[in-house]
Amino acid sequence: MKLEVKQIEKHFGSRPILTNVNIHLQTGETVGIFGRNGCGKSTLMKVLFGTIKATASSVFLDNTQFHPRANISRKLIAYLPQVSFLPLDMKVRNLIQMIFSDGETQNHIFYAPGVALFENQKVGSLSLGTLKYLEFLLIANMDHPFLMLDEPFSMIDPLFHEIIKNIIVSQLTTKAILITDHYYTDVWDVTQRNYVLANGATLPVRSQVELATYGYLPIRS
Ligand SMILES: Nc1ncnc2c1ncn2[C@@H]1O[C@H](COP(=O)(O)OP(=O)(O)OP(=O)(O)O)[C@@H](O)[C@H]1O
Repeated sequence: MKLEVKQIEKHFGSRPILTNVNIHLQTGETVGIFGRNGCGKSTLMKVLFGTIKATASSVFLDNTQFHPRANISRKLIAYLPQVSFLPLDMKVRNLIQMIFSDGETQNHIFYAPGVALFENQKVGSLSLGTLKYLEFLLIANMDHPFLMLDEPFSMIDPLFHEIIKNIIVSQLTTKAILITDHYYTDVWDVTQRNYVLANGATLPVRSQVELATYGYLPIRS
């Protein structure tokens, strides 16, 4: 499957955030988006997920125009947002069983590294990093064909970055993944193509040197 954004514009009031966003991704690839704080990466994901209405948008799914407001009901894009979204007073074990009815997917999560250590805790008692890891596992195991990951590495210890990267790579036979995180080397490790978002527009980036050229990384002499 192929998702193409030919144009997204988003203004908050009179303030333009996204003005010329053009990206595409298809099953089997992970695409990275880099950009400085406040440049609009999360806004772009929320527009594609359908929870923020774009000022103007032109999105295509397999060459047919697609309205992001239909995304949630069509279960096309699963989205890991920056902010936590889980009910705090449920036990992790019960939550996993509630979200996933089939035993195979439940087992993918129960047997993922580290989960046995916290499956009997309540969600609200998890550390921030553990909570983020749990949220990543839940979203990554959904059977939606597209995944959007907004900062999946943030707050998570380095050993688990490797686990997350392995899970991302293992999903690629069936999914297309859009990912952003300021742990840019981890993102770079799992992506096949990348964009930088700057001044409201996306530009393809082919090397980490270009990330500096476009003002995301410091220029090293
Ligand atoms: N609901 C809103 N109303 C008004 N302005 C908003 C709203 N949501 C986001 N913004 C503004 O839009 C800009 C882009 O925010 P966004 O969260 O998309 O940035 P980001 O690239 O994801 O940043 P970061 O790397 O810090 O997560 C910011 O200046 C933010 O303050």
